[in-house]
Amino acid sequence: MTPSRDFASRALGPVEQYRGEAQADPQSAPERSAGNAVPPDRAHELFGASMPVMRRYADLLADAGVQRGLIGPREVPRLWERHLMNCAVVEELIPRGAEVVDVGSGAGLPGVVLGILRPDLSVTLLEPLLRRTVFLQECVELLELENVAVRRGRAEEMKKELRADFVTARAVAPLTRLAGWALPLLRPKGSLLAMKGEQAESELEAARADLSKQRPCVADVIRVGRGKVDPATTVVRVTVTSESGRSTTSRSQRAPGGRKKRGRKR
Ligand SMILES: C[S@@+](CC[C@H](N)C(=O)[O-])C[C@H]1O[C@@H](n2cnc3c(N)ncnc32)[C@H](O)[C@@H]1O
Repeated sequence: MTPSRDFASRALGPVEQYRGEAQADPQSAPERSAGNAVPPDRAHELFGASMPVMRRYADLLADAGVQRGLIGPREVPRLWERHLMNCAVVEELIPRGAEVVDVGSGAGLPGVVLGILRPDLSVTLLEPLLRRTVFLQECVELLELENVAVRRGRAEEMKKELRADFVTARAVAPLTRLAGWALPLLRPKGSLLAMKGEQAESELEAARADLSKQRPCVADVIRVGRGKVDPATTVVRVTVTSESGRSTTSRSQRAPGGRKKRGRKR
């Protein structure tokens, strides 16, 4: 048996144990708490009707996710606040029915969380590493997420294959490199939503000039989830502004109706 097959068969156990549970009525599923971490009250408010499925995802992360080395064991006690809830509030920035590509999804953060919370979204989890895509595919099937698909590959190789209204990413790459991968995947007016830490503003300022060279865009830093998560989640949003490939003409150069003013003849 090859090492990868051996790994795959060993890895199936912890996830398989949830299969019966996932196929049962979500309302009647046992009230598990991932790694004995009790979901905070605010998790119930945030996740509402999707709480039973979110609990099962938390269990998958805490069990198979840890056993397969997809998340560290020390993350388990803070799975809810630091990971699931922190990712969930990004949904505030995504309108109904949008198509989302989660670049570097890893164990499914934030893509699986968004897919569970927002069945109206169509989410593609993009991840290059096989053992991660295996876990993600198992999550999609066990949690019966009909609006979520898994794609194995590197973002920079998907320019011709994927198009999205939003690209999400958490802990994947520095902003300039991430934008180089994500902006080509976006439709006009689409946005990259990069979850970042405390240094988001300075990272954006350092990257700003490079971003507009890649594709005409505007960028800002937004804090989402105030009152739902503490601290609020920081997102760098980079929105594509023009398809021309050149910098946008400033308003003062435009005549009413959108035509360019002709230069005055002298
Ligand atoms: C630190 S992990 C973060 C995973 C997840 N987003 C999270 O927050 O837990 C970074 C992930 O990005 C993936 N990755 C690295 N380079 C990539 C690329 N070029 N395109 C897509 N994903 C990539 C890695 O395989 C890894 O799963």
